[in-house]
Amino acid sequence: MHHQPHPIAPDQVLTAAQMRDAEQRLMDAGTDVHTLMQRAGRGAAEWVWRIASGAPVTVLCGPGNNGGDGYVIAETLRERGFPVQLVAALPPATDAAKRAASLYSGPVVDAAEAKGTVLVDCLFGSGLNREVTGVLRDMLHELSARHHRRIAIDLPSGVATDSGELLIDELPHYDLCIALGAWKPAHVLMPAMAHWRQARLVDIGCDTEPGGARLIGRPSIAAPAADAHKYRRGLVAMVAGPMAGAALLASRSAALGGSGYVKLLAQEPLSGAPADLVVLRAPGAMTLPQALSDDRIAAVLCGPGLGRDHQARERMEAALNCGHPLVLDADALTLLQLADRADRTDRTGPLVLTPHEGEMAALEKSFGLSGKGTKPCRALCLAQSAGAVVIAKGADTLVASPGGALAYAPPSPSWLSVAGTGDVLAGLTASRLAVTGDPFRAATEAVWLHAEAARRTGADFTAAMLAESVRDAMCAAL
Ligand SMILES: NC(=O)C1=CN([C@@H]2O[C@H](COP(=O)(O)OP(=O)(O)OC[C@H]3O[C@@H](n4cnc5c(N)ncnc54)[C@H](OP(=O)(O)O)[C@@H]3O)[C@@H](O)[C@H]2O)[C@H](O)CC1
Ligand SMILES: [K+]
Repeated sequence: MHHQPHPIAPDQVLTAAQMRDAEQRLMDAGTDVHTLMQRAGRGAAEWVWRIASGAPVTVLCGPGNNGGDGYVIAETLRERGFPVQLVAALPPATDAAKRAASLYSGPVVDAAEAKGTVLVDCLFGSGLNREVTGVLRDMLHELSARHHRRIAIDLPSGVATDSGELLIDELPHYDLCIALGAWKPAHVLMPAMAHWRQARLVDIGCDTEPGGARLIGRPSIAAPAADAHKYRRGLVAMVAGPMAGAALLASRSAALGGSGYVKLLAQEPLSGAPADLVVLRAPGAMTLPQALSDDRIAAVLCGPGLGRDHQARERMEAALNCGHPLVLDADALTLLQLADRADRTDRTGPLVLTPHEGEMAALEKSFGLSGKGTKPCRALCLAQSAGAVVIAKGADTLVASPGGALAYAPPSPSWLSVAGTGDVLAGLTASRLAVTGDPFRAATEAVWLHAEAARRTGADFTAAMLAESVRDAMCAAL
């Protein structure tokens, strides 16, 4: 199907190749690289101007178009009367960079002499294709150390655009990273994204195809319909194992995440369940498969507190075979690797998997995948093989669908790195799945609500406190 190109949206994430395509489109339509470089450089200079507020600026330029942007930034600041000097690590090598260099009329100094308050790093951008070593690496380190503040243009020089991997020893830390034209995967992937405090996007007027990878934004959650009742709002069945705490946490966030009814299917007698949670022993009066055959169930969650013994495996298989939309988390992901291939692939209903890095690697192995490539590519691959939406968790959580949709979580509070927060995310995912019936939408909504709940809980917290904040996060999305 042929799509009309459209302007790159502020929540789109483009790979280096997609960005080159976008530039090429503009050039085919008659805009030259010089014009694009002027837009990029002048846009970035606005931010540098604000940060430096009159203090001396050093611009470090490499040989490519990232360096070219640097000449434009330096000239823009010079025209405004800013004290600026430029270090040419290598001479400009592209036509656009040569032209930008010829238009710069300020001082060019040796790296050894350069000192100032703000360093603007234009050594390499999306064209970095190997490790930064030797003189260039030393130059970046020394100049970084000699300036109080550092600004990276497009990306810090030493970051691989599509993977977020570091291609330099000891990449400096930056105050600001200014993305040009579009966000790239490295802007939302670790370890790169731990290397700046803030990131900003400068539009340079490129078009791209609609669709493609996105940042996860605030969802728009509708209030229940006027004629809603508890079943119509979504019944979540939580298949619990011997560790009740995790199941209770997940149930609590499922209850606060918009579903109308959460039923905890307990394996063992449960003490300390809150009064507003329905607990059913299964097996008890009913076996677990019988309890799961209730066709009012809108989503099943299995994994938090499940354990990994033979009973856990039977419970996971009951969940896998019940046919309802399903979220598998934690221990259930480990058990999924052992499940019969037929059990795993016979499912037709929506399935969401929530692996962290270790679980992801193990799942890849059991699905016969290489585990090589960038995190987004690996998640897409696993999603396709498993026929599941994958929430690839971490400090750089992303969501991939079997059909190729990809959504990145914007940076979330590092306070989330505490035990039990995964159970809260799993509960939220099941809740949104019960309400929406759409696994990709449910996963992205849950990821956003989870991070928002963390922001609203403030600094150091426990998972139980996070679960309570799901209520505030829901209010923020109504
Ligand atoms: N996004 C846009 O639409 C625009 C972006 N612009 C800016 O352009 C850069 C990308 O520019 P590009 O010229 O493709 O690449 P770089 O400037 O990042 O660097 C390429 C040159 O660097 C050499 N290289 C690469 N890695 C190393 C290394 N580790 N050590 C030494 N040299 C390296 C490479 O040389 P080769 O030997 O591989 O040929 C290139 O010479 C983008 O990031 C934006 O900042 C434009 O302003 C236009 C609009
Ligand atoms: K750079």
